[in-house]
Amino acid sequence: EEQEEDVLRELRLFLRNVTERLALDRRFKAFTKPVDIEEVPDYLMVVKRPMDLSTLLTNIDEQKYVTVGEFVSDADLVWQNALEYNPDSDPMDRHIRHRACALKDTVRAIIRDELDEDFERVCEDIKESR
Ligand SMILES: O=C(C1CCC1)N1C[C@@H]2C[C@H]3C[C@@H](O)[C@@H](O)[C@]2(C1)O3
Repeated sequence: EEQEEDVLRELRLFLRNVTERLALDRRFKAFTKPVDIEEVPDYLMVVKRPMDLSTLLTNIDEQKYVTVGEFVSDADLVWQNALEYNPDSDPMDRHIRHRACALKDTVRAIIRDELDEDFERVCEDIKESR
């Protein structure tokens, strides 16, 4: 339906805007590109579902997300993976975990402040109808 495609287009615009703002934040530089598997050969033994901000943008453009909730589930992988792969007490790991926690809190704050619950309900109704 035309109205449904209008809603999903608005969803993509919102999700691109959120993701681009995260990618511009200097705290989140390490999250902007996939972890380099050649640089970190054991990464896929630890992290089963890699995710990063550039891949979120590609997913948005490939129309992978029909609700904000589906997007947030993938966005959560970015900081969850960082906490999982960098658990040690050394300063580098602690620095990465601090930024991972900042990413978690920032995503939640943006969604709380900027997502209209009625809009998300319309997206969820479209998802259930498909
Ligand atoms: O988890 C990550 C990224 C940080 C947030 C995502 N990496 C795993 C490696 C461990 C640590 C130091 C470097 O070896 C660098 O390659 C990585 C990249 O950071």
